[in-house]
Amino acid sequence: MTGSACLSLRDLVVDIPGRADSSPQDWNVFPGECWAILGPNGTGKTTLLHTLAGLKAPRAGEVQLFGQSIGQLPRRLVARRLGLVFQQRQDEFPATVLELTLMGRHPYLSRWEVESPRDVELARQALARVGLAGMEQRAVATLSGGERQRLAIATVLAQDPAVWLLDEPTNHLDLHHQIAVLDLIREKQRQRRGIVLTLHDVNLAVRYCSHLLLQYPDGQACWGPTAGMLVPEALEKLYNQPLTRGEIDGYPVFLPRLGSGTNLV
Ligand SMILES: Nc1ncnc2c1ncn2[C@@H]1O[C@H](COP(=O)(O)OP(=O)(O)OP(=O)(O)O)[C@@H](O)[C@H]1O
Repeated sequence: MTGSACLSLRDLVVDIPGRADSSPQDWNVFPGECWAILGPNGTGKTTLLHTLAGLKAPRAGEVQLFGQSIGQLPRRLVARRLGLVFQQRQDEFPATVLELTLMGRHPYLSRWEVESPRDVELARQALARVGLAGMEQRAVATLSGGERQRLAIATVLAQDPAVWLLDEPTNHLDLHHQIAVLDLIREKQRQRRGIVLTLHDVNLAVRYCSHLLLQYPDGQACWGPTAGMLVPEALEKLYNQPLTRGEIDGYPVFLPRLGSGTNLV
């Protein structure tokens, strides 16, 4: 890989309350790459994303945004370069869909500046891109779960950062909208954005992501280009689930092996 990394982990140890230190992570996201963090519930995928965003301090090591420690960068600069789609949203305050999308433009405004017609145009374009055109004046609180998820993505589209961090971006979405959102993420890859996301669907990760990080419950992790990470035994160990491997459209496909047990522990 040539050029500079947009996001780097330098011997990063994520701080998960009550857990022993996990193994340090040291990897780079280059422009045009999409990394999927895969792992079972509770292994720390969201916590890792929050740490990458500079919202949670690591136990050790550091996160760098374009070669600079994220903790030392002004938050406004971070807000221009880093876009977040997270699960827990602070969007319960009364706002319209357009007003919330316009928040994606706020890192570019000075303290007392109001949004320009160009900002409004960008917000409207972003809403149209995720299929929310015509809903600009709706109160956010009236949206369905899937509409709210697409609104969060529209806000980052309007922001147009170099690095995107997305926690389960397909959550709440029907199959058509899952693919539409992942196609949009692929489009952003082609535009040389760097992307890190969490996904529970390994088969979608295989199709859409250039790199995979397998986060194991014991704190160990391994990572690399997707093709090299698709070792069935490694995925079975990751999910504690026997798998069957097939191939569709030239892509490997992993499905749970039937009759392999379904207890909840
Ligand atoms: N504030 C907190 N206090 C105590 N434990 C916490 C706190 N925040 C997270 N945890 C725990 O840290 C662990 C990692 O949580 P995290 O949300 O990062 O997991 P995850 O891999 O994203 O899970 P999921 O796939 O279920 O979304 C979980 O066991 C969670 O209960």
